[in-house]
Amino acid sequence: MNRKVGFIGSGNMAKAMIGGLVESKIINPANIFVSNRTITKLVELHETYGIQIAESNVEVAKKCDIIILSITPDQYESVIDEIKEEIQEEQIIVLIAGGQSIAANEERFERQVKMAKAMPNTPVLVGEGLTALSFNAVMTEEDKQTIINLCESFGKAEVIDESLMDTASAVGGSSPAFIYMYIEALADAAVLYGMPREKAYTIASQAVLGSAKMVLETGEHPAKLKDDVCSPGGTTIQSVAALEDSGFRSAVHQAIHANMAKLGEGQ
Ligand SMILES: NC(=O)C1=CN([C@@H]2O[C@H](COP(=O)(O)OP(=O)(O)OC[C@H]3O[C@@H](n4cnc5c(N)ncnc54)[C@H](OP(=O)(O)O)[C@@H]3O)[C@@H](O)[C@H]2O)C=CC1
Ligand SMILES: O=C(O)[C@@H]1CCC=N1
Repeated sequence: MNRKVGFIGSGNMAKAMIGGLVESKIINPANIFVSNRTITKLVELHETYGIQIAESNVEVAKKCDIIILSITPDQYESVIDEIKEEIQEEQIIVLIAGGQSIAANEERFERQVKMAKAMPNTPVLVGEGLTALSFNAVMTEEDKQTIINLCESFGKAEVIDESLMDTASAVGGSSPAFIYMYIEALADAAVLYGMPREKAYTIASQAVLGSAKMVLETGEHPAKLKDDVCSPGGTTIQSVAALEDSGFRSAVHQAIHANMAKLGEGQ
């Protein structure tokens, strides 16, 4: 890709995206420009990935074809205020903040600019990310394909109706946190039964990875795949019954309800 890609804000999500992009080789790191409130953070990113340090948010806005707003939602208003005069017709703004809509941010620019809403997750760092995408009306088919290609370089990209973006944020953007909790809990239980911790993480993580792959690659219903593990009168069904008794499914639903409620507040 010959475009220049900029990140305003270099926190956890930006770092994962930068790592994924550089690793995929879709872009030369010399064409990635990054700004951050705390400049010292950028030195580490430059040393690790060879990206360009931008002295200011405005420098990113002036130099880049695609500008990813990877700041927290509360910073959107002031950062857009800072850069809006610099944005030209052909540049693309990418919103990644939970709860930030295209319409509300078009208003902040006070004119129509090319805009995509993207909801990535941190596994982009290892090329296994999921990025949900929506586009505004002035994005051309070529612009859309450019953003899709960028996101497919570090995982899967799913174009969805923007009305589903909050759901994608909860179930795709936030869920890695819940999955790490699950892996940690499985591993703690293994340690309780005497397994060395590193082995426990490997076994629990590979079980999660393999199960996800089974859902994606066999096309079978998750319930059928679960049933196939439960031998009649065996051990797994005992655990499944214990999980049902403990409200496992309901706990997951509660987690998504809490997430959606926070997104609904505009964060
Ligand atoms: N973490 C995740 O898994 C995901 C996050 N997102 C979205 O990504 C965005 C960033 O989240 P995350 O990376 O987790 O948060 P972080 O707090 O890790 O990163 C935010 C970064 O923005 C910088 N920053 C704050 N204000 C400014 C400013 N005015 N100008 C320039 N830089 C600024 C901060 O700098 P400083 O070093 O000074 O703190 C910090 O490095 C959020 O909008 C979030 O909703 C979306 C999907 C998944
Ligand atoms: O915690 C957050 O607000 C962001 C949005 C999705 C994942 N992390």
